[in-house]
Amino acid sequence: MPRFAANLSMLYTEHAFLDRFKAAAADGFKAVEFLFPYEYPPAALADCLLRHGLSQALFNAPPGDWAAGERGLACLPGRQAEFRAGLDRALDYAAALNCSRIHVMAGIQPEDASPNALQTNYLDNLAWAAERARAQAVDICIEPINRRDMPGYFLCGQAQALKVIETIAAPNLRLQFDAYHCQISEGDVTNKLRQAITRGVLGHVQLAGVPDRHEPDQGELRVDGLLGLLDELGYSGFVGCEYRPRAGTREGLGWLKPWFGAGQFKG
Ligand SMILES: O=C(O)C(=O)[C@H](O)CO
Ligand SMILES: [Mg+2]
Repeated sequence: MPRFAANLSMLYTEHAFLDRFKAAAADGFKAVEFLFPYEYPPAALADCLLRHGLSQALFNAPPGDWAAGERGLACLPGRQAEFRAGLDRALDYAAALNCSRIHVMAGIQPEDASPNALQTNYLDNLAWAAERARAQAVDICIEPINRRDMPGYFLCGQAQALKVIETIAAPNLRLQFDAYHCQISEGDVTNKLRQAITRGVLGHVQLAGVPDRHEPDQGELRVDGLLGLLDELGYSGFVGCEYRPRAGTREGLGWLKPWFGAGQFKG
């Protein structure tokens, strides 16, 4: 049975952020994930996890100036010091939250930058990050993101991500497989997911319905088939529920009922 994580950046937005932990636990979740923890002290978030019996599945390293449109620093020229300081900050939060996965976003490729220079920056930064994180038993996850949602995003394909992971060859540099992005960018989701598992590089999975990014019980993806594949191939990681509920979060959780343990589903 997959371990599901409620993405508190998209789910339970009916509540203030720090109240979302209680709401997720009340519906039966045992884990959460979110984008960025940095506006809260680590101890405050650790307290939310502890009080509600939740694990932290994953969060993101600082992405640069998100409000200004930046979506990660790893490929960007001239931002290495900021990238490294951000990763060290993320590792401090990972220690406080007992979290062993950090998503490092690649960045929006600048129009005037050479592709080779961006690739070199990306590989150098990820290799450094994986080495840094390894001492703390933390995985660095990289996620191909579709360019309809995120125009110009540097990492946009599954094969591109697998090549990066193979090139750096760090045991804790792993793939964050977001089925929503994979379906939009390239399709063939089941085979791409199977490929990631059989290559031993799958670090995290996220789900949403396609094309609307609502609950995964509608649209182009057969979520029961994907979850069944994870079980069949023995994936023991987390599955992040990273979607925008059509109506209320709890009202939309019915798709999870067959996948929660006995007595776990409260939605
Ligand atoms: O966009 C996504 O799917 C993600 O998981 C990133 O972490 C945030 O953009
Ligand atoms: Mg995602």
